[in-house]
Amino acid sequence: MYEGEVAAGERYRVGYALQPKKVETFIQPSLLHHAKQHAIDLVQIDPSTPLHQQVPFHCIIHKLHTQHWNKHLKEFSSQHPNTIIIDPPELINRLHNRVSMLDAVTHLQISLQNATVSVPLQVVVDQPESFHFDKIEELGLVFPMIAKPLAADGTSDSHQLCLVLNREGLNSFTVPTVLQEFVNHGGVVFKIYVAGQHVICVKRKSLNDITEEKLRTLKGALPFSQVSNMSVGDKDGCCGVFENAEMPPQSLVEELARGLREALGLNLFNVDLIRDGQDRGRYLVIDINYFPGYAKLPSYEPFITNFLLDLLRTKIA
Ligand SMILES: Nc1ncnc2c1ncn2[C@@H]1O[C@H](COP(=O)(O)OP(=O)(O)OP(=O)(O)O)[C@@H](O)[C@H]1O
Ligand SMILES: O=P(O)(O)O[C@H]1[C@H](OP(=O)(O)O)[C@@H](OP(=O)(O)O)[C@@H](O)[C@@H](O)[C@@H]1OP(=O)(O)O
Ligand SMILES: [Mg+2]
Ligand SMILES: [Mg+2]
Repeated sequence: MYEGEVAAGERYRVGYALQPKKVETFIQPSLLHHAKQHAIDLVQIDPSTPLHQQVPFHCIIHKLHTQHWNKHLKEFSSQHPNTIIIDPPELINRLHNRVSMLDAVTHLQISLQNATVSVPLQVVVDQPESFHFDKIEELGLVFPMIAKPLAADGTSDSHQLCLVLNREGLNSFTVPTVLQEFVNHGGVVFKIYVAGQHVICVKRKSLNDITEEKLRTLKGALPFSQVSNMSVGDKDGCCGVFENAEMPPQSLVEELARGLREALGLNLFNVDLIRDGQDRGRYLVIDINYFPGYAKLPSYEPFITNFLLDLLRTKIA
């Protein structure tokens, strides 16, 4: 029997290579147990030991950011073509830049049930001295804007964002940065979690709307970080608004997930989607994350296990 093949009654070995913090949150005993009951043994990979010394693997899942790991994985994959690699590092890289991540959405052209999906207007600021306010105005960008580090590479710096409220605030961020249109969306972000063909959409707390009045009183820039990880009660007011926020149509969620999965060539990611408060048919993708926090989902254990089973049964059969 060649590596990768499984006979009736045998088990699948799935290796995972993750940072210690991710192992703690994602590899819960409940996931290990559920997978085990469905013939999958999740096995921790030591990235500092050659992979060929840790075989066999039917599949490898991973989220490590070093070039060394990517090289290691590529070499292993060429020598063990029957091991399924989820996902190829060169395709994951596209999500490590806030321009290329959203490019995939721009090409999708999703329009369903009177709703459209697009991305906010944005411009890259790469050198402070070349940065002219006129360039922003020409593009039609107006205050408030949101400044996001161009790199979305998993570092805590890459999550240091700021609201830019007026011209003064344009001096408050380091380059390279993406300056993005801030769209009022009622303080709710929809997070669409994708694992192959499996898709779940949940809502989370987001930044509150910036009213005309707030914009008149606030000046400069307001830094913030990872707001959607806050619990609903952490931000000012509007709990009822959050509870009552209508979910996007399921057909839109599924079409967006399918389209992005194909366009990106990836299996494990989530999409942050907001709905324009002024135009309820206008949805915008603001962020795409590789291998997000699936453990925050209800019943993430069958979600992940079923994804792995689909993959292993299809590719190995
Ligand atoms: N264009 C926008 N208009 C309005 N609000 C936005 C916009 N972009 C981002 N936000 C708000 O800022 C939050 C963080 O933005 P974003 O998701 O891009 O950052 P991130 O650091 O990549 O987050 P994550 O932890 O999801 O990776 C969003 O959840 C949303 O509340
Ligand atoms: O995987 P990491 O630990 O690094 O953290 C990811 C985090 O998942 P966690 O909940 O497991 O922390 C994700 O949360 P949700 O979107 O699911 O809310 C999201 O914030 C990603 O952007 C983070 O990835 P990064 O952008 O930093 O690479
Ligand atoms: Mg986000
Ligand atoms: Mg992100």
